[in-house]
Amino acid sequence: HDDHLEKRSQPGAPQPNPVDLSPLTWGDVNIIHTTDTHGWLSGHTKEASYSADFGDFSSFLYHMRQQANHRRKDLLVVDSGDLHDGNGLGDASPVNGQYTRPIYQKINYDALAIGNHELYVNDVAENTYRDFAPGWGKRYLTSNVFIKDSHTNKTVPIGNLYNKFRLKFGTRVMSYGFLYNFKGAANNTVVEPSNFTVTLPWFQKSLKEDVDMYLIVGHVPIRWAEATAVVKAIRAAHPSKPIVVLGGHLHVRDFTVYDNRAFGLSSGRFMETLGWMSVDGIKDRACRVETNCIGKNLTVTRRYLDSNVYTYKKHSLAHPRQKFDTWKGRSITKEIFKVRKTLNLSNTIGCAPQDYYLARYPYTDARSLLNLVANEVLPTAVVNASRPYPGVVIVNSGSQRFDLFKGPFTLDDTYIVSPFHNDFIFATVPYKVASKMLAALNGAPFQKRADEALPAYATNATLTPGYVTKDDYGYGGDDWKHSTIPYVPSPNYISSPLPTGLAETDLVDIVWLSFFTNLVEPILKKLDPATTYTSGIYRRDVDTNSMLLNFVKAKWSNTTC
Ligand SMILES: O=c1ccn([C@@H]2O[C@H](COP(=O)(O)O)[C@@H](O)[C@H]2O)c(=O)[nH]1
Ligand SMILES: [Zn+2]
Ligand SMILES: [Zn+2]
Repeated sequence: HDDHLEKRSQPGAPQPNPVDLSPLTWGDVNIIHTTDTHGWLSGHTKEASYSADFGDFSSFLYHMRQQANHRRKDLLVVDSGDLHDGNGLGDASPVNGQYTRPIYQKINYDALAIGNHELYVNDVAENTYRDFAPGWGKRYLTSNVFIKDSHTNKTVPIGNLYNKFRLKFGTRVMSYGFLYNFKGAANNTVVEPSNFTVTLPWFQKSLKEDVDMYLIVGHVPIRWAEATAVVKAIRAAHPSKPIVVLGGHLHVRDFTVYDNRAFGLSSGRFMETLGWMSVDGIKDRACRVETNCIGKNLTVTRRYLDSNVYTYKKHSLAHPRQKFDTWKGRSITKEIFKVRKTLNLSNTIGCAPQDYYLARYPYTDARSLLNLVANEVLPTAVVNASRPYPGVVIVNSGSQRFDLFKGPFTLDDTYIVSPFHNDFIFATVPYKVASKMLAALNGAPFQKRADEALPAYATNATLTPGYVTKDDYGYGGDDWKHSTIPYVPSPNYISSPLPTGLAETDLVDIVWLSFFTNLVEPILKKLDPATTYTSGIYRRDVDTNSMLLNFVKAKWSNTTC
């Protein structure tokens, strides 16, 4: 399944009736949006609906730009960040992102924002600053994200604070790039709250430029205060200027209407979705006097495209027999294929006996990935049987990122399911303390906020499962009509089973991930104020990513698929 040039003709590849996809609506300005791609440049090798790779995406953009020229309409291509952590292509290399960064660079994005996954690790932040941002010139936008330059010791924006530019058919755009109020950034970086940034002289000065629209590229959920703060600041100065927010981070399809001339779009995750937005009315000459257009509607459409070659061809080609692959697109596909080979990403380590889903079933269900992790992976691959005490291992459920499908389990899958290299930390505590830790953690503030609920879903049993999105325009934004996939929330932390038959004072190793040590330490103090526990690394040979690899080697390697 690794031959990307052939995969489009695979059995099971999407073959809808052509009338199923209605043509896109074009406006004065049109936007193609990606977000939270997390290195999935190969596309989904196990899911035909999302099987387009970045070479295909490049070819698609070529044809869309041709179409825009033909229609004499402006087209913007935008990315909202989170390029790292999530796929072997970016994460299995000696330096994280060393092969994916140059491939991203081949896509002619007009504007990009930085994501939190560019900022967890000092080296990734430094490489983003040195090796990635410069290649984009003013298009890499970090209005509120800074780095301490290791050569000069000065704290500087990682990219550009803002960028004013003119599109081919005349639209003048003022663009910014905002990150949500991320608290876990590496210590060589600084994230400024957006409601403070918008008060700064440079931002206020930028609002005095004469432009036709504002583009906020954000690694920010479009409904969060960090996004609305920027919309409000622009609106305070410009009562009717069109504002578009292109957000991300929550990995959802969503669209919101801030007012009748300000809109936000969020385009999913993992190269499953290309967001499309058309905005008509921007060129209205009467609106050059802003007070003329207060309350006047812009005509805006949104569409969430499933990222496969069928979709790409259907929307971008002038006629169905036109050649789709461009020379550049094919060469990107070949490069991806080559990197996958170099990194042995398709090497099969074992055979998964069934599908395990991240969020389709309750975590107590045998089809749940979190159930597999809690009851099989942690006891097998993390608990250290040579320790004098039994171990109880707790992980954050957010450390598990994607479904695990029945059949060949590859090296790539270890990164797809959990790309992180968080260490396991432990303290030896009485059973009565260990037994209360999971509940205490699940009562602690969530790492993401409560308002991140997925949009509501509709049901339809006759269609193939996929996205069914409800947003501020209602249903109808999904390009492909799907039946809903159930979504069941799970606890924020899950644990291997507690040992049985112990007295309250018997000692136990309580084990957790370095990612949330800051939460565990105060809980230990609260549960047992009299004792100060020392913590250390539980095992040096296993982390979040390698635990699944070790489990598969131990339990699934002798089975054939
Ligand atoms: O080292 C890490 C870093 C992150 N996580 C998990 O990822 C999410 C954030 O991912 P987004 O793609 O930005 O939504 C974070 O909340 C953690 O759940 C991790 O487990 N370990
Ligand atoms: Zn993300
Ligand atoms: Zn994110």
